[in-house]
Amino acid sequence: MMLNVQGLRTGYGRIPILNGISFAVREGEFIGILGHNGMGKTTLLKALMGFLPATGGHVRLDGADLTAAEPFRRARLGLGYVPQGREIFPGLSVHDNLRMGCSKQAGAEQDIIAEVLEEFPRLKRLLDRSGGALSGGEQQLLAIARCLCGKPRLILLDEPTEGIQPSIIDEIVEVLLRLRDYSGLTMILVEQNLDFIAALSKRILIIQKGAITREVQPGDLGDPSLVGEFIGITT
Ligand SMILES: Nc1ncnc2c1ncn2[C@@H]1O[C@H](COP(=O)(O)OP(=O)(O)OP(=O)(O)O)[C@@H](O)[C@H]1O
Repeated sequence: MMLNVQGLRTGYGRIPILNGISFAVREGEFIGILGHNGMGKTTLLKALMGFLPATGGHVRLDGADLTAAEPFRRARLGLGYVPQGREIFPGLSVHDNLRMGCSKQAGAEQDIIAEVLEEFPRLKRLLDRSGGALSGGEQQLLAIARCLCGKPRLILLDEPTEGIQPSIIDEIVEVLLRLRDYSGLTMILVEQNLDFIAALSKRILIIQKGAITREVQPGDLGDPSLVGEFIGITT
């Protein structure tokens, strides 16, 4: 297993949010984590990146225990993060946003950006525009592209469809499918958009109140009773 999470606990101050999360991800796998608002999806990704300290359990990457590792060390070992709300730099151009993502390999910056942009024709046309002047969907594409500039091996994606118009959601699906099928990248997607998560994930974990309660296959999400019972949202 590439990533092994065992009994992970964390929270904010003294408020526990993750109550012992366990799952494992194989290299090259695309897994979805589905849960509705407030179930702990963002908290889980922040804990995996080291932005929130674990209060219990373990996180192992390629067998190495990263439970107490600083975020920069996790990034150096290949963890990439596309945060909820994108967090691009609104005052910087698209090109400069991508340069910020390259900080690890300063020397090869232009080559890395050119290579990443091959997957993002829409961004190629927007390189001089400031990040803040992009649409939400374009910002999301930029956030994914910027993450790729850091040459991650495992990417954590936090609700990439949030607040984004359907036509560009389709484009995000296409980009992620190509990455899934041709790049060898490992990806963990947290979402509450059923169609999006089903289109991309090979298997789906359901998160409820800070715990993984069930694993389902993408096809199972067509069953409204299962969806209603385990996820608490209606299709
Ligand atoms: N900084 C914080 N301080 C205290 N509680 C927080 C903080 N951030 C989140 N929480 C709480 O932790 C719980 C889980 O939040 P989290 O953001 O992980 O959920 P989520 O599943 O990602 O939901 P959403 O889809 O709304 O982002 C919620 O009850 C939330 O109110």
